[in-house]
Amino acid sequence: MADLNLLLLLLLVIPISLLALLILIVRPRPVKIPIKNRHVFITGGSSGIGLALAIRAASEGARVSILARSLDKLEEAKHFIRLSTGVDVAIFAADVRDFDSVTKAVVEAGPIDVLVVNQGVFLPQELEKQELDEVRFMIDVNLMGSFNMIKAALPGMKIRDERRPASIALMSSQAGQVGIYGYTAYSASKFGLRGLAEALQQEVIADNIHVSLIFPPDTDTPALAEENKRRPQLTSIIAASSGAMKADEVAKKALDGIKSGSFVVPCNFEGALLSIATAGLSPQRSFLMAFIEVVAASMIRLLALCFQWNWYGSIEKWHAQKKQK
Ligand SMILES: NC(=O)C1=CN([C@@H]2O[C@H](COP(=O)(O)OP(=O)(O)OC[C@H]3O[C@@H](n4cnc5c(N)ncnc54)[C@H](OP(=O)(O)O)[C@@H]3O)[C@@H](O)[C@H]2O)C=CC1
Ligand SMILES: CCCCCCCCCCCCCCCC(=O)[C@@H](N)CO
Repeated sequence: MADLNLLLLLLLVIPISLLALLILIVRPRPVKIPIKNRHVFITGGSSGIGLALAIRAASEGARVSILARSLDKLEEAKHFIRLSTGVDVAIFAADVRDFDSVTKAVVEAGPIDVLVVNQGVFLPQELEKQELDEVRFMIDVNLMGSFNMIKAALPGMKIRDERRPASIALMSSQAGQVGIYGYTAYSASKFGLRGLAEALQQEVIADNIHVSLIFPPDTDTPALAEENKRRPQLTSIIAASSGAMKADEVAKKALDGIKSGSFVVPCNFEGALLSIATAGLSPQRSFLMAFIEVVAASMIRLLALCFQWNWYGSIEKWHAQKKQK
């Protein structure tokens, strides 16, 4: 009986002491990043997730700027946002691949409090068949374009008059947490954002600037509709593991994560599991999440191996069926 009591005591003491230790290590410093009456600058804000983000931010009283290449699409988005929220957003036509045009837009827009680097393109195809100019295009827009945007915005963010917390949010993807069939270049471009974000957070924390990485699953946008016309079947089979979301649902999750200064922002339940499985050495502000990451690590790894096992089974089955045709 005594052994049982001892065991029960141990089972209780270990997690509690772990939680105490984590509170010490993680030192929960919850951050609140207000957006009301602050300047929220969203790239790729004329369509899809970016447009949904612009509508939400405008509805919450932010001063919103949206940047994209097509002036017509920007004008349409501006009109749509005014109809939806009564708010007039500022629009800037520029290609994120062109540092000078992005810098000009940022200077014109004025100092930024919350930068959402959301633009992105995705052309899924097996690498063997994919043209290298498509690979370069995705890397240039999704990764290099993000560097250009941050480089252009950072000087103004660092000298902002009041020192309230600011944010740089990068729109990644769950394909930026796990490599997916057909997404060699796309996953590489989104994995690159992780290294950028982790390093940048260390460089800007002293300026009270908080970096967030947002990881949506498939999201119902014009780009996804286009993508589905060419996406390999295996890409769709694997991506279906995480289901799909509406752009406005992703925008809500993203904005909530940005406002709470979260470094990793999952958008659905599968994404939360994926974020624990890929926590690595990313910052974790919530000691509760840190506790879950530590305690659940081994089980989540087992679950991740089950997903991988299932995906490679699907790949094998697909090739076997193809051979029979
Ligand atoms: N839809 C999905 O399934 C998912 C999307 N994501 C990510 O979300 C982000 C937005 O995707 P989504 O809303 O679907 O895409 P959309 O195509 O609907 O919107 C993309 C936006 O980015 C702009 N854009 C594209 N290229 C450039 C460029 N070179 N310079 C400036 N702006 C540019 C587009 O405007 P214009 O063409 O006029 O420049 C448009 O405003 C991307 O980073 C994507 O990787 C992540 C996970 C899932
Ligand atoms: C540990 C347990 C793991 C939990 C499940 C993991 C499921 C991962 C599925 C990956 C989905 C990738 C969607 C990419 C969406 C996207 O970015 C494209 N539409 C292009 O924009």
